[in-house]
Amino acid sequence: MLLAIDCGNTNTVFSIWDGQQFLATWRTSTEWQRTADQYYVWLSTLMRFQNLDVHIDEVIVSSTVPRVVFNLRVFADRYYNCRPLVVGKPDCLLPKAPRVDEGTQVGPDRLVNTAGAFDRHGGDLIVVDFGTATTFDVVAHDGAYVGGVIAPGVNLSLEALHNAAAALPHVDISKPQAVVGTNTVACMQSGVFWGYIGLVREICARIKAERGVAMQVISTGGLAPLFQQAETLFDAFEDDLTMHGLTVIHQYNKDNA
Ligand SMILES: Nc1ncnc2c1ncn2[C@@H]1O[C@H](COP(=O)(O)OP(=O)(O)O)[C@@H](O)[C@H]1O
Ligand SMILES: CC(C)(COP(=O)(O)O)[C@@H](O)C(=O)NCCC(=O)O
Ligand SMILES: [K+]
Repeated sequence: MLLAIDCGNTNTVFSIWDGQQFLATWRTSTEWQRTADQYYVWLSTLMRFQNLDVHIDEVIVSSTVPRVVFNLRVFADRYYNCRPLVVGKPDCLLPKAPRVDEGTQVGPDRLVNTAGAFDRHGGDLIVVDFGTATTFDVVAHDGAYVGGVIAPGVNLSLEALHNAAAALPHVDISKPQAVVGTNTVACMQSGVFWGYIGLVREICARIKAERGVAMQVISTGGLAPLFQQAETLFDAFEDDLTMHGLTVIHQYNKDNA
């Protein structure tokens, strides 16, 4: 059975894939200091709690934080007796090579989103991922990642306001009742929420104009539904897009080994 690990700058998600479906998904915060043994204690406890008695013999990892990969390799080797496939490393094949400037290290999460979204929808696509950063991944007709856009994440923007201005509190994002806020929190939420609606709409429109083709826009990441409910920005929202992409890349490597 396959253990798929998607490590972002904020959270790391573990999913178990039986070849047909995900049996379970768990999330933990990303900490590069966490050791192989700590991962195992955490994961095996959760598996036992869910009465999941499965034999993991394959591991695939996508990590936007290079430092965590070492301990995840040790984790896979020590507890599942396997060498993990690490997206972005030379021995991990991609269904389609990215077409970007030479020497560019595309974020593995973006390569994985590209593979997952193309498998489900075909091209051309824009994948919007609301993570620590908000990324726009442009997927061409043939499934290649051909570039994109990186914008500050929603929570990062709110944190930046709080960190830089003495009178601005820590605020969680939500859809404000009105655009004109009548208190500090409402003003901040409005700036980030409506600012983001504008950012997403403008960037998608400009990408479509620049590419000159019809494109579907797919969103993923925890905060995507919040934006989906306000305005029609996306053709689809897919919670499990990155995990799906990991299973696609894993299968591709098996088929082409
Ligand atoms: N359902 C949610 N509701 C509110 N905030 C969320 C939700 N899911 C994630 N977040 C927040 O969104 C930000 C990005 O999270 P995540 O998508 O896990 O990022 P990454 O993949 O970069 O680690 C974090 O600040 C996280 O706390
Ligand atoms: C842009 C990112 C920081 C997004 O990471 P995330 O929000 O998922 O943690 C990550 O994809 C990354 O480190 N990219 C490298 C540069 C690039 O993709 O061009
Ligand atoms: K992202």
